[in-house]
Parts: sequence; C-alpha cells; structure tokens
Amino acid sequence: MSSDKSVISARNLNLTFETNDGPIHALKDVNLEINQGDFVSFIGPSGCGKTTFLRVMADLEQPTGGSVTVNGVSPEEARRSRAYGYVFQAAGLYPWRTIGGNIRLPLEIMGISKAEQAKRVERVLELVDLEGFERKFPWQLSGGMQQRASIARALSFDADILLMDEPFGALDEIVRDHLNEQLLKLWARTEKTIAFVTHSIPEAVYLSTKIVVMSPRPGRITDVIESPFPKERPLDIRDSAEFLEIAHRVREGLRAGHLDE
Ligand SMILES: Nc1ncnc2c1ncn2[C@@H]1O[C@H](COP(=O)(O)OP(=O)(O)OP(=O)(O)O)[C@@H](O)[C@H]1O
Repeated sequence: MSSDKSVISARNLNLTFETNDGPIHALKDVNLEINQGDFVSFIGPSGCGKTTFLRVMADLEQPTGGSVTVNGVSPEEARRSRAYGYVFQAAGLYPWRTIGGNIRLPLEIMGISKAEQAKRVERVLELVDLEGFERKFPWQLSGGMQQRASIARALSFDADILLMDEPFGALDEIVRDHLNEQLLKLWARTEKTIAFVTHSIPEAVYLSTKIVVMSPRPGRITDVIESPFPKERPLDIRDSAEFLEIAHRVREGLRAGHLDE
C-alpha cells in the first residue's frame, strides 16, 4: 500500500507557454503530493495540462513558477539518476529491433553488462506476461502486446516511478480491461509509484489509489479523490455501489471544471 514517503511533490506549480496567439496557461497553481506506492491517475478534458504535468515531472518541460521534486530532488537530477520509466501513448518500439532488442536499448546506453541485460530482459518480459517473445519483432505482436513490451522497456532499469501517458488509449475496451488488470498486478508485485494519464473514468477509478481531476484554461486541479479499494481488485468491483459513487464524483468534478470555462 502507499506509504507516507513523498515521492513527487508539486508546490504552486505554474507553466505558461508563450505562443503567437498569446500565453497558454497549461498549469496554474498546481499542488500535489504523490506518496511511495501510490497509483495516481490524472483525468480531465483535452488541453487541461495532464501531459504537461507528466512532462514536468520527467524534466521534459520547465515550469515557469513554483517547484517540483521527484524522489526529493529536482526533475533533472531524477532524470539523470533514472528515477523513472516513461511509457508513451504509442508503444514507440523500434521496428528494426526485436522485442528483446528494444528492451535492452536503455540498458546498452547505461553500459550494463550483456549477462545482466539478458537477466533483466527475461525478468521484465515475465512481469508483463510476454515470456517467449524476446526474438519477435514489434510487427509480429498485437497492439496490446506492443504496449506491454513498451512497459517492459520502462521497467528494465528498475526505476521506482513509472510515468504513463495514456498508455492504453488507442486499444479496444476488452484489451484495455485485460491490461488494466495486468498493470494492477504488476503494481502490487513491484510496489512502484505510478502516475497515469487517462481520459477514461472507469479506468481511473479502477486503477487508482488517488484520482486527480483537472480542468483546462487554465490547467488546474479541481478535485483529488482518495480511493477506498484494496490493492487486490477484481474487474467486477466496477459494478459495486462504492465504485459507481466514486465514478459519479469524478464525473461531477469534470462537469464543474467544464462549466467554469
Ligand atoms: N510546447 C507547447 N507550446 C505551446 N502550447 C503547448 C505546448 N504543449 C502543450 N501546449 C498547450 O498546453 C495545454 C495543455 O496541453 P497538454 O498536452 O498538457 O494537455 P492534456 O490534458 O494532456 O491534453 P490531451 O488529453 O489532449 O493529451 C494545451 O492548451 C496545449 O495546446
């Protein structure tokens, strides 16, 4: 379960993009604590700053005000020490490399020995249920399997934090359900801290210990909902009254943010 150790801390975070059409307030006065072992989902309409927030944590964008720490240090230091793995919306595997070759890439860059690389590839493929696929090429795998391979790649250097930007957004609902279940199992086994962007209310409620509801123009947090569900969650909790109640609160939060515009 989540502990009290803060892993990501955002204080009065602001990020304004200067564009030819004037400033865009992608993040306004964002405050958030993510603790070790949390599974935090970010939900909100297009343009509310979800991706921007993730990119700030990953040191891919610089805030224009306030501060963020990742593992107690700046995002830049966290990036240098490989404190997080990043999973994008598209699997982004290199087509000319095998699945094993794709997973090995960050390890090769890090100068990890061949023997250790082989061990890690085997371990992460097992974690995402892709044993035996090491020598296949990405095009030989379904979309869901490719996304799992990209999660394996993000896990290969054993970062404590996983940043996931709508990793299952492009997949059909049945595949998505299955991957949601698998991701929860993986989270329970590895005790990682996960920050997960989604557009789907059921996905956010099913996966999270904390749901962060955001709204656009300016991008800000309008509600943070703590989930009462235990770590082990069968898919059918989605039919429970408690689940529907939380989903309702998320929907209300999204609607209220929309009315502000
Ligand atoms: N590099 C950039 N330059 C200018 N504006 C940007 C840049 N990156 C993002 N924005 C703007 O900042 C706002 C927030 O974008 P962001 O991608 O974080 O939203 P989002 O909630 O992730 O949306 P989506 O769900 O569509 O991915 C949007 O209005 C977007 O157009």
